[in-house]
Amino acid sequence: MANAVLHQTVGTLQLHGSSGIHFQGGNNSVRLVPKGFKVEVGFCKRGICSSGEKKFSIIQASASQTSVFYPVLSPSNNGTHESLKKSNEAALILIRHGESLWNEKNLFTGCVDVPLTKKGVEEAIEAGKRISNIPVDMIFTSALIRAQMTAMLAMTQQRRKKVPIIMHNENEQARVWSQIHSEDTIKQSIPVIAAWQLNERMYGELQGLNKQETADRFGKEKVHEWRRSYDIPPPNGESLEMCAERAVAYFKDEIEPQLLSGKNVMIAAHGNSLRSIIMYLDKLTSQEVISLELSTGIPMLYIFKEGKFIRRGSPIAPTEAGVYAYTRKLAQYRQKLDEMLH
Ligand SMILES: O=C(O)[C@@H](CO)OP(=O)(O)O
Repeated sequence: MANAVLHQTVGTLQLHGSSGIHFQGGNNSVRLVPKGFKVEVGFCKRGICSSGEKKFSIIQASASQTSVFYPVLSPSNNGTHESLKKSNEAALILIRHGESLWNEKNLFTGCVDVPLTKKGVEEAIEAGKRISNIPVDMIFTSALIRAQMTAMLAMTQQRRKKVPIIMHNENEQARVWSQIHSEDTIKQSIPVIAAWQLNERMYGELQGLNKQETADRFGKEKVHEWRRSYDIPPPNGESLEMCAERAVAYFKDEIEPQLLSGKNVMIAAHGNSLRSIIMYLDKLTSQEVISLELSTGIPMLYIFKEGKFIRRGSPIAPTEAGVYAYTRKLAQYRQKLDEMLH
């Protein structure tokens, strides 16, 4: 039986034994941690840790030991990449999915799970080309296929030929059945986490309705209010504020810790879930966010450095020269990659 030891109420948890442990964080996510890894229990305000029959309460944690949240996240041994990590900065790429079949038909989509059009597929591949030199370590997508297709298609263009792999942590069987049994293969993988919290804002009774016909019926102003106001929800749907509550909480709990540990992260999500995350990153007011519009399939780059997000690409218009505005470290990485490949 596994034997987990919690050092005081704040600290690291180290596993000795033959099986993994489960760590349950403040947002109820459960992760399997393999034997032999120390677990940093930072970023969890409150949680339960269990190993066999033992259970531990974690009150507050911010230990500084080796952090291995997911085994497949181990950084590559590529020296260039390592130096990027040591610089204590990380890249964050946000991509709104490419055009979907309902974007094309001008229908309110929300949480309806609609795939990309051919144009959307092309947009995703184009987006992938623009970020092909940024070594993505980890991908978060919504639970919806249009975001997942976008992420996967974009990754076909990465110069570093790692394979994006969707993590299946929904239950123990899914976890065990999708396990990878080669350390080398794990190193050549990019974990992809699909989270409903990043889904598009739930559009309630507007889902499936034509946007133009709805404006004709209820008036342009009313429909604009439903679509772009901060705190007025569409009938039985989510306001941007409600969408932000879950999307930003997920970003803070699950994504920021990965950036803090130096991982380059890509998020493929939706117009409104990304608007709410950008509102948080850029400290926009509820008035400012009203005029924030995101194009489909345009990657936006942020650099996370010393706890701050520095925007490098424009979220407003498709003039994102900024996506190529590498920091010095990213530029060095790109140069070394060029030297290695030519
Ligand atoms: O229909 C939707 O789900 C969204 C995004 O396409 O529309 P809107 O532009 O109104 O936020």
